[in-house]
Amino acid sequence: MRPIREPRPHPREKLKANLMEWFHWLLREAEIYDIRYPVKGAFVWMPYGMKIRRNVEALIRQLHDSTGHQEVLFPVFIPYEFFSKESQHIRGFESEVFWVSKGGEAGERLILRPTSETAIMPMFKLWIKDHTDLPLAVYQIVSVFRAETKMTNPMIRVREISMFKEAHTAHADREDAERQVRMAVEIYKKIFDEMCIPYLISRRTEWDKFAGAVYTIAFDTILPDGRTLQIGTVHYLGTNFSKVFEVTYLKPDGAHELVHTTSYGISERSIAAMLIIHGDDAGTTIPPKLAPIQVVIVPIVYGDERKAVMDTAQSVADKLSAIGLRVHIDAREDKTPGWKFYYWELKGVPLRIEIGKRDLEQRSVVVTRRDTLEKYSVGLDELEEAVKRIMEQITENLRKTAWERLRSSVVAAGSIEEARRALGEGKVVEVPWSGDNDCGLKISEMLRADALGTPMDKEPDIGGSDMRDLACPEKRANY
Ligand SMILES: Nc1ncnc2c1ncn2[C@@H]1O[C@H](COS(=O)(=O)NC(=O)[C@@H](N)CS)[C@@H](O)[C@H]1O
Repeated sequence: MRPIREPRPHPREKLKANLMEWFHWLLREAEIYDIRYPVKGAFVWMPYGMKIRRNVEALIRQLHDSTGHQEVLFPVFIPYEFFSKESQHIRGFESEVFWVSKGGEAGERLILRPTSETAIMPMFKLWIKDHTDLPLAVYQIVSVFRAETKMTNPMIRVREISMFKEAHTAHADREDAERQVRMAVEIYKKIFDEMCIPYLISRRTEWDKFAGAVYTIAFDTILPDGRTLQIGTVHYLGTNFSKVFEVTYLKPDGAHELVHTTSYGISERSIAAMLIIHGDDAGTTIPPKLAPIQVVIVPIVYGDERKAVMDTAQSVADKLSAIGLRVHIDAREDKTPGWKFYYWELKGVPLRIEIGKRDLEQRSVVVTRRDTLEKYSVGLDELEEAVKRIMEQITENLRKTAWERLRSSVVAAGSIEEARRALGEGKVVEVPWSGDNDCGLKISEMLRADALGTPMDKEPDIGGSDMRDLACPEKRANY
């Protein structure tokens, strides 16, 4: 099927000139999210945004429910005495917790969960008796609360994280816990692949891992302004939490053993990444699988043929709904077609169908893709097949374009000088690193850049080389 108009995507100049200004414009103008709520770091999900969020939650639930996870719901309150049991955890979160100032039992101090390891473990202790109770995998999608000390940013860095999916699992030993870690990484790859978000997977450095973890594996994407954004994390917690909460299980040989636990989280920040990465100066493109409206029909009506056009629009809508597509006819009489094109492109609807008098005569319609703006003339009797095929092409194109941009944002550097130049160009730089902490910190300081960690798709060159011109203290592998 040859397009009747060649690809001519919208520019991304405004988006590149000031990414956050563009993002807040999108959230407001596309009626996704209202950032005017009068509490710092807390924001309102509007109806259209809620529909996007529900599609993302459905994807997250489907991928967790189909891999042995059970959905649960824990209280938001955590007794401070539980929260403060694990020393690294408390050190990492103490400054960020919200306290309940009234309402706890006399003398009992309650906090609002910033994450739920210390709420879950006391119940795991009651639920887990012997090895037949393992592995145990639960998750919840809830609000968690972090009095972020850094600048808050709508949907990206909020103080009420209201779409926080946290999974918590318990295992008989490290080997089984690390099997779960690998499964969690695969689940996150699938989630981000469906959202057409590209990612780097790194094992975080020792100094940047989750408070209380043995190690942290993080998914980072790269935004159009070159900054990286952590969009998901998987933690192997070892026995750090089970030890202080005394969560043990009875082994077949009669001995009691501490369980090994993991936790992994994703939040509404992933939706922000999806909206931004597929954004342009006219709005954004929502990947079809997650779009609240996948096809919008705009009738082009002048004068007396309104009824004929509207009847055809309705029959087209019925045919596409019948194959499971989410379709909407914009029949507003007080808006021009051009106004409607602008409105739905802003909201990221992946496909638009225009139906006018001329189309009736030719028994065809004009289909426009939101990502490339290519137009196709499609016969009414081949519509379903054509629309499905174009939808797949849009998904593929969004994913491919985003991955190409990410790959072109990462460069290798063998020396401090090369790394400095690449960072100056807004790139993410891969440098050889022996894995030695002091050395890593020194590289980070010298380059004034945060370390993402060791790429997971490459074996860490433990004890290997550092950058040529970097005098490092004695080398020691610290994995
Ligand atoms: N203030 C925030 N606003 C929005 N999303 C956030 C915020 N803080 C963290 N996130 C997202 O939530 C994910 C999980 O958070 S976390 O702290 O890394 N990990 C945990 O809390 C673990 N208990 C796993 S659930 C992060 O990867 C990040 O994408």
